[in-house]
Amino acid sequence: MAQRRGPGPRGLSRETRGAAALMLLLPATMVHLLLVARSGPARLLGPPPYLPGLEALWSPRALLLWLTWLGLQAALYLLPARKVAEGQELKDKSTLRYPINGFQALVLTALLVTLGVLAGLPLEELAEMLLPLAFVATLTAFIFSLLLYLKALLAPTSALAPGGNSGNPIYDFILGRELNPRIGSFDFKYFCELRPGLIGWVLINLALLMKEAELRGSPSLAMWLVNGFQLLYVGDALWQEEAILTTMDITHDGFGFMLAFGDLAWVPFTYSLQAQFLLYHPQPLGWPMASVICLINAVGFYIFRGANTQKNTFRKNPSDPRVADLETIPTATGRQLLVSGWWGMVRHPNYLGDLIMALAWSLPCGTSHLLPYFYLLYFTALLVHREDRDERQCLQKYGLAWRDYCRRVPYRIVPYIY
Ligand SMILES: NC(=O)C1=CN([C@@H]2O[C@H](COP(=O)(O)OP(=O)(O)OC[C@H]3O[C@@H](n4cnc5c(N)ncnc54)[C@H](OP(=O)(O)O)[C@@H]3O)[C@@H](O)[C@H]2O)C=CC1
Ligand SMILES: CC(C)CCC[C@@H](C)[C@H]1CC=C2C3=C(CC[C@@]21C)[C@@]1(C)CC[C@H](O)C[C@@H]1CC3
Repeated sequence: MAQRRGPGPRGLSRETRGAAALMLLLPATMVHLLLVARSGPARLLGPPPYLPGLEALWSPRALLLWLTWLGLQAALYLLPARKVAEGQELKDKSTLRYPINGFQALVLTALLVTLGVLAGLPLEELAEMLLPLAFVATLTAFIFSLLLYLKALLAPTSALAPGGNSGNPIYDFILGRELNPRIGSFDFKYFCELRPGLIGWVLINLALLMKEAELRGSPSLAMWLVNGFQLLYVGDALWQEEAILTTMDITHDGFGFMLAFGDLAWVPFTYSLQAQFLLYHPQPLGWPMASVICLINAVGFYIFRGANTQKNTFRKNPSDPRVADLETIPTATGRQLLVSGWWGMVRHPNYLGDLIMALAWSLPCGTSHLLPYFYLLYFTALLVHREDRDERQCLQKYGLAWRDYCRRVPYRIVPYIY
């Protein structure tokens, strides 16, 4: 996500123009991907097969379905939680409380969907409704961010995010002004980051798998792999829900159009691209190759989970026996930096694991098309940018200790390469 650098009016207008262009470019890219995935040539870089008119984008049924989905996820969010976690300390020294019931929401959604399908709910029809659904999700994200922008006008200064308060309305609308917009205990950013989009992504995958079974008698091995890998990723994110409370998105970024669109539209409709591609372009995949791909995903997941768990355990309790033996660097803030274990290999081992998994999600789609590799390309760019942003924040936070860490662990994401 873009971040304002330098206060000069010329710089601001250039960045504002860039941010505004992104606001148009991202939804256009999403629509392009949805159209291309179902077209014969499936060319990522070519023109879209046709330009959809309003009749292809707008559907009251899709709107109703989408609002029902948001309502269901909001209701599940409000159910009693197994735990209530405290977030990081805020500027005014207070902390917010968050329900830890995301995994419960996933299980209950799965139960409801299973009951619905057994009762005759045609889930596979979702496969034909992706375009209008993506359109209403984008519209919702737009209206929602507008309301959030207006709500932030009434918020106290201590509730504002560091990034989205330049005074330029377009820029602030996109980055988001308020850090943790809430009504009562309902936290909009936390809700959107993990629930409707992430659970919606695996539901769309499932609908595409069922559609494939309807068209071809049974789902292909490639479709099973993509569904299985991505379900593991989403299930893991929800199981480890508390870990999200220390991410930049929650602790640093405002909740504006970029994140609302990312959470509600971009994740479910572009992260399901491999399954969309496979529905219209079946790929032969034998067990030997499938086993290699499973191994790649397992390696990626092992690194991703190992690194994230190591850091989270260490941040919660540095004397925990699982991390107590790791080498650390003290910092002036009183916090320490891990310099052995996963975090001694590269400075972002969790990104490395995530990227290896992204590769494993594309490989079942074969190598005849670039389109299913879009996620890997986009994700590499996102993580390189995110890593750069995190490094700048860590340098500011930890100063010399961070420089020492960079000297001792010179590679950022990929050992000996980057
Ligand atoms: N699928 C997707 O679209 C996306 C997935 N992700 C994934 O989400 C997860 C969270 O990512 P993200 O929030 O970006 O970043 P990280 O979980 O990597 O968190 C970065 C923070 O970790 C702490 N840290 C850094 N180095 C060390 C160290 N050596 N020892 C101890 N603490 C350290 C610092 O915070 P502090 O010191 O304050 O604790 C730093 O700001 C990742 O696994 C990522 O792959 C992220 C973005 C998008
Ligand atoms: C629309 C833009 C180009 C980019 C939007 C970015 C968002 C889609 C991502 C920003 C950080 C994210 C995280 C996750 C999903 C994607 C977004 C919302 C996870 C929830 C994915 C699962 C991981 O286990 C945790 C991630 C945290 C960050």
